[in-house]
Amino acid sequence: MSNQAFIELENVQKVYGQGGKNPYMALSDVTLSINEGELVSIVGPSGCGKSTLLMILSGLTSHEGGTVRVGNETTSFDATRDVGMVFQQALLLNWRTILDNVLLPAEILQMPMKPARERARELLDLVGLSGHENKYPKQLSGGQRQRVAIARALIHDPKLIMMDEPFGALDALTREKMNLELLRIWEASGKTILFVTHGISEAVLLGSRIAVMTSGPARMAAAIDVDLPYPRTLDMKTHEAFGAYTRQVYGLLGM
Ligand SMILES: Nc1ncnc2c1ncn2[C@@H]1O[C@H](COP(=O)(O)OP(=O)(O)OP(=O)(O)O)[C@@H](O)[C@H]1O
Repeated sequence: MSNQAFIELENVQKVYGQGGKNPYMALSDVTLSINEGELVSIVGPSGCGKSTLLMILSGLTSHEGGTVRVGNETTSFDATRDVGMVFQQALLLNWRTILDNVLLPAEILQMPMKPARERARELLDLVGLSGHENKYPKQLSGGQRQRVAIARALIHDPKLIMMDEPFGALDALTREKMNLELLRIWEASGKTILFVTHGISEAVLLGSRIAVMTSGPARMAAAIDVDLPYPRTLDMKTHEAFGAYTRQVYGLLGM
């Protein structure tokens, strides 16, 4: 593995509608570096540019100022193949089975289907859904559908997984269970994960680091190292150190 960070953002700026009547500065100054295999939580108020940042990294939108580098001297990065995304809604195709939903990116990227099918079964096992391969999305709970979305994000073995409020639509208990599942999947897969959330305790529970963004104008306020041991457990939320991290984040957000 390279000593060079996997993602390097320096003074990144994003202006929507540049050159038009109403340009809007969605990001004014974002500087952050992320190593391979890190799970970084990104927290910040609504509208502070979290999704914009993910879109820049996935090559879906441009940036106007600063520099963005993804990949390093030992690990190349091609945004069209090396990104897996998970959104707040699972966005499954109702007419396709669970297995065929997981296979969708493999089809789009024209991967050889026989090994992809095998890999899809392994991933469904990894996310705790073996035995559900031939069901349809409507037969699954919200939490199960998000597990399918995670398996789908992993099928093409991307180097970077970006998750945008993936558990925001789940009830509190399912969300906590999914947090633990995600930690297990992260440790098993070794992937670099960026995890956007509004939940401060979720950010602390998951992240090896927390990038705190503030708005007006949107910028990166701080990146906090979270020195809590892995595997993380829910009872850590009652520990003094956990409380200290959440207080620090609330403080940075001015709350
Ligand atoms: N295509 C666009 N054109 C103009 N403005 C946009 C566009 N997309 C986003 N914005 C604006 O940029 C700002 C940042 O949006 P973004 O979706 O990145 O924020 P966010 O932090 O992800 O918000 P939330 O937490 O509510 O999802 C918002 O004020 C939004 O209105």
